Amino acid sequence: MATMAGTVSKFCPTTTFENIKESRLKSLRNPNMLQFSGTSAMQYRLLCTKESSYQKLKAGSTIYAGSMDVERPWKTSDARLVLEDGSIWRAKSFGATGTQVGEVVFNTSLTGYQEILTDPSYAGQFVLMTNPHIGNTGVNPDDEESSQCFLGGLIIRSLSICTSNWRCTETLGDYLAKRNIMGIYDVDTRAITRRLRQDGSLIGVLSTDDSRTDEDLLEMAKNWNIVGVDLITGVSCDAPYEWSEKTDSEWEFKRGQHSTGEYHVIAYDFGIKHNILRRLTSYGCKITVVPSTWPASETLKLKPDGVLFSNGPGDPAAVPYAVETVKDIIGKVPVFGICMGHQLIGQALGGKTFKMKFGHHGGNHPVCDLRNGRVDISAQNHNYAVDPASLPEGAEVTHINLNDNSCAGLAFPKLKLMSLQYHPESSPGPHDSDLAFGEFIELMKTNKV
Ligand SMILES: NC(=O)CC[C@H](N)C(=O)O
Repeated sequence: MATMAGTVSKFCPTTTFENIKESRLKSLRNPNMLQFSGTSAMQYRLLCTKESSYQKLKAGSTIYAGSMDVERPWKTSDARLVLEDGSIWRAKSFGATGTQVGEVVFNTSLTGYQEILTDPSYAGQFVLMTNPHIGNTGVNPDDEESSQCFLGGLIIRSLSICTSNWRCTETLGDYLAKRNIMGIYDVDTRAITRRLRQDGSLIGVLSTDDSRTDEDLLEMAKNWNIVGVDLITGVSCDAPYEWSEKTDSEWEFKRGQHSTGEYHVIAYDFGIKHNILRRLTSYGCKITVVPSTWPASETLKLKPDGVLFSNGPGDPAAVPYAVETVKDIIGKVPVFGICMGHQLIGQALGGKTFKMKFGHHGGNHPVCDLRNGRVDISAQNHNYAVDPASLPEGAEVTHINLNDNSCAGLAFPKLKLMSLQYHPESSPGPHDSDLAFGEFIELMKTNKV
């Protein structure tokens, strides 16, 4: 057996129901060979067990069919990850092919790989998922955190050979291939993670190109650097735009609490995640998103109620122009910084940022609010941190990461400023810290009266 309608050369070809000939369908009635996306499990069972019941499938449903010569999971290694420490990891490729360099970081989230893939803060990095089984829910159009995948590549232990989720519209492999993002699987992610924890983040090269020697790839890894590079310009928007989408009512967990358009917030896009915008809108903000290079004077001219400095990729010390913008705005209007925004605020106050050993990436980081002792489990994604000892008088460390006591939040009440090193918008991750958006609203409210 090789195909259902059309020419199919690889595992998981897609076709649509209308294209499938009845005779073909009967001959393919084998649960191991068929899998449906956009249809329910019940429909799947009906199709597999009852004559003609495939007619109950909605026209246009996508059907994936496997050929007998499936590539996975018996495919042999066709990719290498070469780390700058000289170690070589053989793996199987999925998604795009080619050669790509980046910094390897590990993420401990159990769910939410699509949100992670579309978080622009991962530009220049390979994300290694410590959760071993990835791809089982496929991807869908609603879980995108930005318009693109900016990360360098994805490293996983086991790639699910099927998808099972009512929202799934595409397999992870097809999605990554379309976006030209490389992925590897069947690699010892535990061993790589332990190495990163021991030795710190490492630069690596992913390659499916047999013509390149291990030495070539090692040289490439050694000659590449992510420190001191401005990665924000590559991910920020080109021109200002308005944002008005709230958290979808199906997913809203704080129903009926918020009003609309009460506060005008200018959000600096250093690589902003959509859920920051959705949460602020749900909390009653009208948002204008502006590019990273948008002048502070233009922002102040608009007389916003508050300014948000977003998350973003790379080294905060490599973007002095953004620090200057933050400097020109703080003290004049209430501000909220998230992740990169927090680090830029730290620098704008005269403090220093430093690169951590392997950073924090995942949805299970405990942070303590030192003002009241409350502990949140938070979503995090950063490699740099603010050195609290370098901050001027008046700046308070409001939150610490309980894993290593690093600075996780700042406030400067006189300047109406608050910032968090982690992600109160989560997506993916727990919602504990959503309260921070409410705090920002309070900051704007007290400034208004
Ligand atoms: N999520 C972010 O904003 C990341 C911040 C910064 N680029 C870091 O890696 O520390």
